[in-house]
Amino acid sequence: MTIQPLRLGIAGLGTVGVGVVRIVQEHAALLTARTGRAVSITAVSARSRNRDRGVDLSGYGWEDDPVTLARREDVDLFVELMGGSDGPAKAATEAALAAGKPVVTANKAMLALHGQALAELAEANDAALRFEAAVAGGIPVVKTLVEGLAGNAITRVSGVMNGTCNYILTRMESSGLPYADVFKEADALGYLEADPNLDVGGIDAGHKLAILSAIAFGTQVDFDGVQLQGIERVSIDDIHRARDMGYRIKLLGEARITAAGVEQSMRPTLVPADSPLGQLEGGTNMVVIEGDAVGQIVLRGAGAGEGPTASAVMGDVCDIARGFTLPPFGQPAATLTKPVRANAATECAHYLRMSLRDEPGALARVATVLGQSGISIDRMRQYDHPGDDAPVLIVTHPCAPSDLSAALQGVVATGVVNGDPIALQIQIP
Ligand SMILES: NC(=O)C1=CN([C@@H]2O[C@H](COP(=O)(O)OP(=O)(O)OC[C@H]3O[C@@H](n4cnc5c(N)ncnc54)[C@H](OP(=O)(O)O)[C@@H]3O)[C@@H](O)[C@H]2O)C=CC1
Ligand SMILES: N[C@@H](CCO)C(=O)O
Repeated sequence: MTIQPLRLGIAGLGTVGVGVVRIVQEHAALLTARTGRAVSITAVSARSRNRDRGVDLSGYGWEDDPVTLARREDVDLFVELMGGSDGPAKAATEAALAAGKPVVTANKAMLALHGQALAELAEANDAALRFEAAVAGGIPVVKTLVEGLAGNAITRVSGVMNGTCNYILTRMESSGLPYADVFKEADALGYLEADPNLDVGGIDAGHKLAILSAIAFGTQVDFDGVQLQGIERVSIDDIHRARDMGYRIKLLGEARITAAGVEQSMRPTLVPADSPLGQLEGGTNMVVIEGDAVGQIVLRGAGAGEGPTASAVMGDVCDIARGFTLPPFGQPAATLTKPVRANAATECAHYLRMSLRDEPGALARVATVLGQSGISIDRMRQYDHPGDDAPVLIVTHPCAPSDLSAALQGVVATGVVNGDPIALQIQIP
């Protein structure tokens, strides 16, 4: 019996789409050997038909409308690489799934906001929906959770999931340049998303964390439940002071399940400088998974870029070519529970930076308010200063983030603080 080729329709011919075309063209024999059937491209779609994309597209059909591409009879698998949580990406994905066709996508925004509905649609139509490339680029973290760790109760997933922010933070440290200068550098290098707030505001990484959290804990994707804080207010002084105490600052995602429910946060966090996360440089990603049977697993690799992201897309394509079928989030969508949000529940130490009016009793008033709020000070230091603003650094003993927020309101109300204090969590071991 002749095994039919798997015929792809690819919507989106940007960084990732071109990478996928390249792999299909360059590794045809390897893909056939590994999956037992040829993988071919029937037709493609993008906004601009005539743009030279550096790959030969002449043998493929063209569709202006990705929904039409998704519905073509001669497309067996729809590959969505346009991006955007709604609009054409969602419409075309829904069209393919409704027609019973498998979909592979790298679109974390779409999955973070519509993952549950899309998983239900996929399962109702007996169609696969795969998204390895949506989280941490080339790192096979979805596969690790769904397959390799299927026998574990996962207790915690953490990590650095936005390469741009890690580049900015490590570059600030190595160059001594302030945030604004390094942000401009990252922009010039083409690292930032079209809307840079998706990166530096922690939203892109929050999308990824919400997807992993759902798989890890068997819950419906809950992006709105992720506590988000971006890196915009991290100063070069914070980076230097953290380093002096043996820490580095990372945009760290943390998802954990406790008796109270699911905690999800994405925020700048101090991590020990000598830990694997502390040593992560540049645009690299790292995901740390903890399971009851396996213990801790650390995955590290390129979180973005043409080759790494296309590699993840092709892993999914190959699974579909092999006939593997798994529910999108590792268990049937109907069994995914609504997560109980338990944010700000787990106690941790905090780094506080504030600028005080340089007058008698100012520091004492801050210490008193913290003490009255039940926040215990571990370390405290006031730095040299030329003018009337006295920079003060405080490290607290572990306390609930919600208690600290309330205490900081009291600190501001004393009137001795200039501007808003900065509060960063120190990673829970
Ligand atoms: N770049 C990366 O490193 C990573 C990207 N991703 C995700 O992969 C997806 C693709 O990203 P990336 O390749 O960087 O994006 P690009 O912006 O480089 O490419 C987007 C592509 O989609 C096409 N497109 C946009 N709107 C439409 C439309 N309405 N109809 C048809 N085609 C359309 C564009 O067409 P045209 O070229 O004509 O403008 C372009 O070819 C996104 O979901 C992104 O979040 C995930 C991990 C890493
Ligand atoms: N903007 C993202 C791209 C990959 O998802 C990053 O910097 O990690």
